[in-house]
Amino acid sequence: MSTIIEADNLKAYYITKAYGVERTVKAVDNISLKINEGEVYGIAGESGCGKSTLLKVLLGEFEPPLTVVDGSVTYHLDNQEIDSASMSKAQRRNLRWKKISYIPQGSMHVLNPVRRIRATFHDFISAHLNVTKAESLKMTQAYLSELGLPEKVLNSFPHQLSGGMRQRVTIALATILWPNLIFADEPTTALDVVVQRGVIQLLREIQQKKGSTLILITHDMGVHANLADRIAILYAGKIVEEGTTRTILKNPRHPYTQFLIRSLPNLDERVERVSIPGRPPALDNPPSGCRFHERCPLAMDKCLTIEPEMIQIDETGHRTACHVVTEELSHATN
Ligand SMILES: Nc1ncnc2c1ncn2[C@@H]1O[C@H](COP(=O)(O)OP(=O)(O)OP(=O)(O)O)[C@@H](O)[C@H]1O
Repeated sequence: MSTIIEADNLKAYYITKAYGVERTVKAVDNISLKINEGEVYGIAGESGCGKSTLLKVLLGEFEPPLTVVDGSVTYHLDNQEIDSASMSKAQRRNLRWKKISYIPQGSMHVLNPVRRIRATFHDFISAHLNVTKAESLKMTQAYLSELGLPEKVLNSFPHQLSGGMRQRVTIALATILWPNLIFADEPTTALDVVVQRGVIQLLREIQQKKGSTLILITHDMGVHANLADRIAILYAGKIVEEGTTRTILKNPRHPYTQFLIRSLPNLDERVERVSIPGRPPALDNPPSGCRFHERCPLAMDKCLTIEPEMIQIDETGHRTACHVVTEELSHATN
């Protein structure tokens, strides 16, 4: 398995100054991860945990007040190792959409409201490839048909399409150049359940056809369960647990992950749905020790003062940062 993107001790903070007072929001705070070529890697966690910030930094699309204060992001593309921080604007432009693509939260960000879909596709393709209008149209028609999307959408304006179709067209546009690495930020949020299923199916199809790597960001554990190969659970700017989707769903070890899983709707009605008590902390003054301790039913004294280290649980790569799990494991081996 080869790595396509990795983050090493990444810290990205929003640093603002108002009326002479500096405020630092530690939205990504010492995150290390490695994502394999061809996998669907899910990033989960409640609102405000830093998911979108992590995505921006991995994608290399951010501006002040967001600042990378430490650590690195490295891409492994075309047998080259590229340090994201040292890339020039031109280099980044060359990679964008052709190698690294992005499906934003709202489709209206990419679909021009006053142009027909066919014109948007032409503008997009011709910005990256040297093609005529007829060639780009042919390419678009072939791609839509490959994805099972109706050709007639090309004559529509974005507002004439349903929300679900608009999202599918956005996904088609973002992936028509067959990128190796695709970031998707809440791709199914705001869609109803039936439409969500279609969007998930489409993402899976695209990912499998080209063997692309998909980095999927959503708070919706149901979507992760359906799509992701591995999941990272983010809490208050840190990864608290990471593992294969099966492990995370069947054998979550961190109390926060256990809450997230138990808050999922379950077909088995005997299992009660539990919501997580309290809310995520403000990240300009995060709690000491384990950032989850204020909400954790298992918190011990040391959780209040000592930050837990990430430990590897098994050979499948399951890892978590929790004092309770560390103690349990050390008792088991003693
Ligand atoms: N421009 C900004 N300036 C200061 N703080 C910010 C800014 N943008 C986001 N934040 C803060 O950074 C933290 C992480 O936000 P982020 O949007 O990354 O979380 P998220 O998990 O993606 O949440 P959501 O699902 O609501 O988008 C939050 O505390 C948020 O208030």
